[in-house]
Amino acid sequence: MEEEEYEQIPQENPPEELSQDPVLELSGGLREKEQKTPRRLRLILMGKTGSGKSATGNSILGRDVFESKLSTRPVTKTSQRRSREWAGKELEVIDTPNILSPQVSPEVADAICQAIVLSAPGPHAVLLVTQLGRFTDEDQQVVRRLQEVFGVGVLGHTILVFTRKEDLAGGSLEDYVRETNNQALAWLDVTLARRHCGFNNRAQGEEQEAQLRELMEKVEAIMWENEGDYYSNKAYQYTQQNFRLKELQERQVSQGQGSEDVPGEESWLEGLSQIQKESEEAHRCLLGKADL
Ligand SMILES: Nc1nc2c(ncn2[C@@H]2O[C@H](COP(=O)(O)OP(=O)(O)OP(=O)(O)O)[C@@H](O)[C@H]2O)c(=O)[nH]1
Repeated sequence: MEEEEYEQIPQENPPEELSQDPVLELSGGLREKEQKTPRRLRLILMGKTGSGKSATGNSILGRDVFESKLSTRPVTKTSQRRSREWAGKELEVIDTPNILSPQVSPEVADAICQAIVLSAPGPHAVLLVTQLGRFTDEDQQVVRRLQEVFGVGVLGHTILVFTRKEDLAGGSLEDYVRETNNQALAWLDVTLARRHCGFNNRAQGEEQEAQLRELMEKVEAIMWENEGDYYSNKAYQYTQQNFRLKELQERQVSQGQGSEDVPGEESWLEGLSQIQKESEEAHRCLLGKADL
């Protein structure tokens, strides 16, 4: 995996078990890594049309950048990425159209590729957006498709985000989720290790900030679980390889063929044809015809 910029997170209360675990004591590297979190965090929004993905993106960014409105038709047509500084971190937010619809078409496959390119080398967290009280069959299909397209492991980086939190009218989201009689929602919440949070996307000021803090606690929990690594799969790896090949190609053009710093033309072409072969496989993966 590509090297990322990390920062030390000061631990107010370092867990006792860590210092008493001889394996962790001996493997100082592991212990050090557990205390790190990337400075740049990529958060990708996914969910069915109209669930509130763009509105949630705007709440995270603290400004209205993604188009968000009530509509009978999909509002977001292409994925977009915007970022902000927050608590010493750079949050990169990627808004997507519903790339997880069950209708698989070349357009949807292209939209998936675009979302992958914008979130490459991989998202630290997937924000699965659903409207409070409306977890329907369509949401279940989105969850299934998320696993088919991105791989089952993506659930380890997923947070369930409920929009229209104000509909709780001051009630507890925890109680709502624990007491739901929607079996599919209950299953998903347990599968996601109860990583859920709520957004009232009409909120401003301190209420908006508090919602973001709560979300970022869940992101931190994912980083802790995954030792600071972002989620990756073959499609992301191919995308990275393609980026690198493009860089190499540009360097080759600027430095002239046969430069000592870059592989010769033969090995480059060999690499390119290999990636093209693999990309075809990745494309089949994206269309759900092969396993990632
Ligand atoms: N009251 C309230 N309305 C919300 C909330 N979140 C989203 N909405 C509204 O729900 C509608 C749809 O929100 P969008 O952000 O456009 O939804 P989306 O998932 O991005 O939709 P597509 O781009 O079409 O896929 C808009 O009218 C939003 O203002 C919320 O927390 N509270």
